[in-house]
Amino acid sequence: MSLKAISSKDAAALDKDLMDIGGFSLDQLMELAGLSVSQAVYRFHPLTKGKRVLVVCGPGNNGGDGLVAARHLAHYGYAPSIYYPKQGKNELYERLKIQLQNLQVPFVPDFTAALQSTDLIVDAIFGFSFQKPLREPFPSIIRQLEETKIPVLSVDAPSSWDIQEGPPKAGGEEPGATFMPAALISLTAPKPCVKWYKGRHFVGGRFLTKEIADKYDLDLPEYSGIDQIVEVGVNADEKL
Ligand SMILES: NC(=O)C1=CN([C@@H]2O[C@H](COP(=O)(O)OP(=O)(O)OC[C@H]3O[C@@H](n4cnc5c(N)ncnc54)[C@H](OP(=O)(O)O)[C@@H]3O)[C@@H](O)[C@H]2O)[C@H](O)CC1
Ligand SMILES: [K+]
Repeated sequence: MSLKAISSKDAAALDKDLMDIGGFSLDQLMELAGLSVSQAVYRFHPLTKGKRVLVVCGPGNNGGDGLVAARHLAHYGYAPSIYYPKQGKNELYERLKIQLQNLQVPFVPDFTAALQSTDLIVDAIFGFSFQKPLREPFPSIIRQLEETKIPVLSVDAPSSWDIQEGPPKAGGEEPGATFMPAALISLTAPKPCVKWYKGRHFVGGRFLTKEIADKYDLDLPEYSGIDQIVEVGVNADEKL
């Protein structure tokens, strides 16, 4: 299945539409996005493959999706831990942190050490608002994600990839040129950088109406039953 991609500019406008005219709050959208992420983890990495999931969260809403996903994963029986080196200021993130602390989900201080004791990594560092170049403290984190043999599932986009133009150029100074997560979940619709992506690809964010999908010329994925995710092919249309 090949779905049309949405540019970073349109993805931000669509989110605004969902809140301004669609009647959604950010909490709701993030909850549904994070729920989709947790289902993609369950599909890609069932509990039998190992319970330990290190969720790496960035300072924006991509990181918020990771915090929500970690809560659902804890309820499913996984053992999530969170690495959150630059924490978002919004009170929404504070509430998500309290929810995780109440479930005894640990916030770990050392990324390199945490990589030694996990079965899966969720990359919830940056989504559609990422703007290169990478700033501290993220370059070393991205280098370690590039080098690790542990499977990575990226949320909305592989962090460090330009949303429109894909991975940084090989041989350049920017880390991330060889970062290729084993799985990707695109939220609402694939972003243009999916063109460079090779791996298992899921789409989630089951809240789009036909009206909004038409406005942004998007395909509505065919979700089955109560699923919040659909597994799709690896490439989006190259119309952008
Ligand atoms: N409709 C949906 O599907 C929904 C998707 N959601 C998720 O939200 C993200 C987009 O979230 P947003 O908060 O707009 O932005 P990001 O999380 O992508 O990133 C912003 C933060 O990252 C920092 N940043 C950006 N570039 C860099 C860089 N080069 N180096 C270091 N840090 C960077 C940025 O920092 P500033 O200092 O620039 O402010 C921000 O802190 C989307 O992708 C989905 O995952 C929502 O959950 C709602 C529904
Ligand atoms: K990401």
